Amino acid sequence: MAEDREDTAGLLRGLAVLAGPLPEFDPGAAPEEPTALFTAWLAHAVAAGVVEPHAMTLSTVTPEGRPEARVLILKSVDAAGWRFAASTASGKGRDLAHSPHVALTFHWRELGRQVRVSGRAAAEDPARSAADFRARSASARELALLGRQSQVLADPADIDRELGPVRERLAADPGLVPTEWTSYLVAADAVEFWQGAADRRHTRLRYTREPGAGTWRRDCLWP
Ligand SMILES: Cc1cc2nc3c(=O)[nH]c(=O)nc-3n(C[C@H](O)[C@H](O)[C@H](O)COP(=O)(O)O)c2cc1C
Repeated sequence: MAEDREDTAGLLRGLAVLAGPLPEFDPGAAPEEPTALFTAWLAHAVAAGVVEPHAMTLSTVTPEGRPEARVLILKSVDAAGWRFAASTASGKGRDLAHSPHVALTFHWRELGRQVRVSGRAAAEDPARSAADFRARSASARELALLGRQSQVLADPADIDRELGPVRERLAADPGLVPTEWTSYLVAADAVEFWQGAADRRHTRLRYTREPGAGTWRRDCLWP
């Protein structure tokens, strides 16, 4: 066992990180607000073939004050902020009902880039939540209608048993939307763009929302 752990340490030490080639990032040319830069970096990630560039880590705070993190899909981003969708009955939904404070972390490893968003998540109006739900694939809608996400599953066959009635409900009412399904908008207080470099002289730019002014302060950070 101890030998396995030593082997693992050696294996990890031998792995490359930020091997490149990595793109340049000039913070001096960055736009005044962060969603414009995020959109440009996202487009770059898509064009560069980054796998699942819209997968992000959503961190929340539990009612006990502990951090929880899980990977989720980004639905959209515009000047108002970043959007994702979830059930209010899920673990993340319960956390958000207790505390709106969230962090979103994107890692685009092929480009050596990370974006960290911190802010507050707010539920959007039911029409937007319904539109999000109806745009999901049939199987994603079925599973969401089943609910129970993150509850203990005693027997995998229970899923098939409960899917039957859910499919019948959806067939009878194709526009059906569970009341728990919610689109959340994250309005950021701070956003950090991190461009890794092979020599570890990473380039970091943090946007911080100026209270009341609706403008953003930009600071470069030590690597
Ligand atoms: C690549 C990837 C994408 C995922 N996308 C979603 C998603 O869009 N919605 C979702 O509820 N869970 C998604 N998950 C699963 C979540 O990480 C998590 O397990 C689930 O939402 C339950 O979390 P909760 O108990 O904290 O609510 C994804 C996981 C991965 C690895």
